[in-house]
Amino acid sequence: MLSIAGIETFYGPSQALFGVDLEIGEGEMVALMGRNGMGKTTTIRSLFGLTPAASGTIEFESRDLRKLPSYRIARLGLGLVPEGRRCFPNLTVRENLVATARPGQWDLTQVERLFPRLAERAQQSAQTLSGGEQQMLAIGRALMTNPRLLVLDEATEGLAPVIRKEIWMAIHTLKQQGQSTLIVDKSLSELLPLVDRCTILEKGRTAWSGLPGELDEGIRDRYLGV
Ligand SMILES: Nc1ncnc2c1ncn2[C@@H]1O[C@H](COP(=O)(O)OP(=O)(O)OP(=O)(O)O)[C@@H](O)[C@H]1O
Repeated sequence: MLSIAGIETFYGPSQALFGVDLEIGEGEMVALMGRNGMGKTTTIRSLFGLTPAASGTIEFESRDLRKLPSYRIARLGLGLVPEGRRCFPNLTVRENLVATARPGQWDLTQVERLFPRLAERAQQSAQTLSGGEQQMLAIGRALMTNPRLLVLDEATEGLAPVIRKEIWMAIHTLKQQGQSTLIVDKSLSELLPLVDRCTILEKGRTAWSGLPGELDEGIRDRYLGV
């Protein structure tokens, strides 16, 4: 479904990616891992054309994404839940959900079933939600676009344990439904049982790719520092 090969990306004169490779098959959940600053968010920004890659290839369902503007990439069916969970603060929860909706399997009923808190708070403005609820709203909004590929960047970072649990349960549901997903998250104990494959970045390069069961202590020590 998605094939990223050898991308190099710069912020002005400063090079952040030096050759990232990443593959996601239809219906797969793939983890993108690595310590802080290794290039996970930059890889996602390049995928979405937010910080375009200077070289390499990004193919999504046999289309070359590299030269496309972000809105075209989103229209091809990529849904992003960025770090920092941006919602429209002055719109209600329900208005946020329908603002970017596109027809498909995910509609208000399905999203509110996945996150019952969003149904309970449907008429509240988004800025009155807790951080965790805003994260649920950000995921719900991305699902409402009915993405072929969903990308979650640190969706559980900095949240209370009970909220994290709810979000991981929702991600389990997505997995069961065959939603193709790329996940960046630091919580290995939650992530590894869920994902089909892992790719680890080190200093802007793909350092290792494999099955979660192959991620032994040596690899963890070397690349993840845990
Ligand atoms: N806007 C920017 N301008 C310049 N350099 C940047 C910018 N954003 C990130 N970088 C640099 O690019 C490299 C990769 O950062 P990136 O945010 O992609 O890492 P990450 O793996 O997502 O880390 P984290 O887990 O901390 O979010 C780092 O060296 C970082 O300092």
